[in-house]
Amino acid sequence: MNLLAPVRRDRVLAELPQCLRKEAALHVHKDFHPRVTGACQEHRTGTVGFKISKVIVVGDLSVGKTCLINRFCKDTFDKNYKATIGVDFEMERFEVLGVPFSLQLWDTAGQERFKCIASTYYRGAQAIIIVFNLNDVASLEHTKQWLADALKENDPSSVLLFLVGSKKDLSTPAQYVLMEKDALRVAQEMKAEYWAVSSLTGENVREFFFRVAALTFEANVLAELEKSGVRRIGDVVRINSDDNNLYQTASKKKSTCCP
Ligand SMILES: Nc1nc2c(ncn2[C@@H]2O[C@H](COP(=O)(O)OP(=O)(O)OP(=O)(O)O)[C@@H](O)[C@H]2O)c(=O)[nH]1
Ligand SMILES: [Mg+2]
Repeated sequence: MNLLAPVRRDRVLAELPQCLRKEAALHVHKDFHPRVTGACQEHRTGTVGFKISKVIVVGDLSVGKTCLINRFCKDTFDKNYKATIGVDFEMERFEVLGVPFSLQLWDTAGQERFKCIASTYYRGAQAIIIVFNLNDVASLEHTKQWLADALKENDPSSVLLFLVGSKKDLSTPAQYVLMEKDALRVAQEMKAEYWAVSSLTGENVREFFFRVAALTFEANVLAELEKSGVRRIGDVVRINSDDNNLYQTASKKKSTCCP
């Protein structure tokens, strides 16, 4: 029995949302992992439908973390800066391949004086979203430190990483191209999936969070199948040397079959 509110119609995912840039994607498969699709069709997703996955959002002060979450969860945008004090969180309910799936989005403070409080909430994240301002190269440089701090509290081998450039509306196309080059390099180094968004216009915001939900869901179902040791006759096991998984998380590495 699920005691939470019903899933909104615009939070239903029937297909795998695609990455923004193939050069820096967690994987570039067109569809969900076949084992995940199969498990969903046959209602073999175990406890995934009842779980709440924790996602933390970190990055320098004023890069737009709160605005990003508010654009997605409330479809609002506030042009006035109000620093987050400590942490805040929003719940988002999805339905992925017919299975209910919840994300708890933790919005943390970027200001140094609140960092200590915020970091106590890092533990147990399944995905880490590191935000930088596309118009401020220093905020991109600082993402590595934000990631290092967040990883101290989490299992680096299983957590999914996203590097998100914010305030895209403020860049000219030429400025954006330059910044994107650096951002793609950083994303590749940290094995994160790269996104560029604008919370003011809403560009890519929904696409981004749908991708986070889908990949987190996929990882959860694969982990669940792994845990329950479900091996079924007819499951396709294929080791493909051309597999274009750019970044394999350990949960995927542990898996005995790759799409
Ligand atoms: N033009 C533009 N401004 C933005 C965008 N996103 C955020 N801002 C502005 O940037 C400022 C900071 O945004 P916040 O979302 O509060 O930043 P934050 O990262 O949560 O900051 P802390 O809570 O201090 O860590 C605000 O004045 C926002 O209006 C965007 O996509 N475009
Ligand atoms: Mg904030």
